Amino acid sequence: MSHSQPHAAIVTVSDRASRGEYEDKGGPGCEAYLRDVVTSDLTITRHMIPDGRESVANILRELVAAEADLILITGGTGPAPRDETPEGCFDVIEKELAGFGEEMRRASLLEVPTAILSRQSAGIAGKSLIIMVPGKPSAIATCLDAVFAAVPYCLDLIGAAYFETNPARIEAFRPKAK
Ligand SMILES: Nc1ncnc2c1ncn2[C@@H]1O[C@H](COP(=O)(O)OP(=O)(O)OP(=O)(O)O)[C@@H](O)[C@H]1O
Ligand SMILES: Nc1nc2c(c(=O)[nH]1)N[C@H]1C(S)=C(S)[C@@H](COP(=O)(O)O)O[C@H]1N2
Repeated sequence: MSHSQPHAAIVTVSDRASRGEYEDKGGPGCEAYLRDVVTSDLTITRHMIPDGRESVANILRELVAAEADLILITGGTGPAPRDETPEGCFDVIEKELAGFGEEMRRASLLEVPTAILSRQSAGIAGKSLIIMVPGKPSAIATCLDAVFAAVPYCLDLIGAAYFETNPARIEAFRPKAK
């Protein structure tokens, strides 16, 4: 993927949605969020996988190799036996950005006390920024609004594509002018 063409990949992790037992609302929710907030000409690819450490690590390796700039992965962050999204992510992540998880949980705790059950975090692999969000579709905007101002500069720092945002939604903060 060329750096002139920003690429975001969205991964839904759900046993039941991947079996077609319910309609995936997480993938479309993440896509709608990015269309609303990011004003750059963004290519978005969507992916659906069952829960599991291996399934998560495998798709992330593919997306990192394809130089997806931003990877949003939704679902499987909780404490249940099949929730292994963080384990799969950390098989691929080279540098954790723990502050993302802290801020996303803090924002979610204002809505639901069970937000503390999410082990969501974020990190860098190659030239990709990976952000985990809980599977509940309503968590997407809550979590991403809490961290997105820092996303474009993070992408600058890792050599990914230049992301611009709609300042009426999220004002990207870049400490140094590019
Ligand atoms: N991708 C999704 N699309 C729509 N709703 C979802 C999605 N992921 C989760 N949910 C909703 O949030 C609830 C809690 O999510 P959770 O990840 O705990 O699901 P789960 O019980 O582990 O099952 P599964 O992994 O098969 O989706 C689900 O029961 C479902 O109502
Ligand atoms: N904003 C928000 N965060 C949330 C929730 C929610 O409904 N809204 N659900 C919580 C619950 S009940 C769980 S178990 C964890 C993990 O969800 P996941 O396994 O679907 O990722 O996210 C938590 N974070």
